[in-house]
Amino acid sequence: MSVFSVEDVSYSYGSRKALDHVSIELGAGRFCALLGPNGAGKSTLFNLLTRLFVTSEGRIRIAGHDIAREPRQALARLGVVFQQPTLDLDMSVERNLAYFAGLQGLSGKQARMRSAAALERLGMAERAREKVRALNGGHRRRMEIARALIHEPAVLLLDEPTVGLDAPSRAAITDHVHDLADSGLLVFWATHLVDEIREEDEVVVLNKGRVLAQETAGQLAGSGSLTEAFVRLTASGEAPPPSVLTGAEAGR
Ligand SMILES: Nc1ncnc2c1ncn2[C@@H]1O[C@H](COP(=O)(O)OP(=O)(O)OP(=O)(O)O)[C@@H](O)[C@H]1O
Repeated sequence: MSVFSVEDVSYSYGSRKALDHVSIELGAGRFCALLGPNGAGKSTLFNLLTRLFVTSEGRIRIAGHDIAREPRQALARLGVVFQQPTLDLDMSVERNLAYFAGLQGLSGKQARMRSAAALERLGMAERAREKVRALNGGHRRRMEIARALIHEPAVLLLDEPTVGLDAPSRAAITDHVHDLADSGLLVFWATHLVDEIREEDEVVVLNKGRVLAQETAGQLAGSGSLTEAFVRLTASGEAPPPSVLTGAEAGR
């Protein structure tokens, strides 16, 4: 059963079409990478999924709730990690999480239990009392993912969550998030780094506002590599997009 569906969604900035009849359907317990070069429309799609933007063209459903008709119910099933960190650096990890839990309407006891469970899932339990300022970039990111799980969403959206992190931190985060998908969550992960994607992961390739493919990474790669398949799909007679790199190639 689909927990996430985008049906025939379009969005324009004035005369510039950023999304053009986009349709994506995903079920629970999957890790799906939204793969696209710069300017593909990934952030625009995320802004529509989180209702920062609205469109009258097409329909978005989260856990069966239409985001235009039942926004509160739809957003209640969504956990989001934005590209820009939004943590209070001078509060402890647990106080940051408790604050967010309060915003979600959870009682103190519930908030403590959920925070502890979420930090445990991200391997961050022993850092609960540390100030965020003292954490490295990878741990801060893991904490933001823990925070996004507190209200027990069905869908976790992450917008290029490993940008700027070193290789071990990126690997730890991608491992943790794959574990979350294995435990039943639908993970929708925007990236332009193909080495974050595993063979069995679902991949949606977005380019110039259009979905070019939705299949597993293994199917997409065929007998070659995922990078080659991605470049072939998105190049369409132009130079390969410069942003299609693995983390190593990107110097991370
Ligand atoms: N506020 C805006 N006004 C006009 N055009 C915009 C605006 N924001 C984005 N665009 C255009 O819409 C298209 C999609 O942009 P978007 O930021 O969604 O892509 P993206 O895949 O997230 O790119 P990146 O990986 O660089 O963040 C691009 O052509 C971009 O130039």
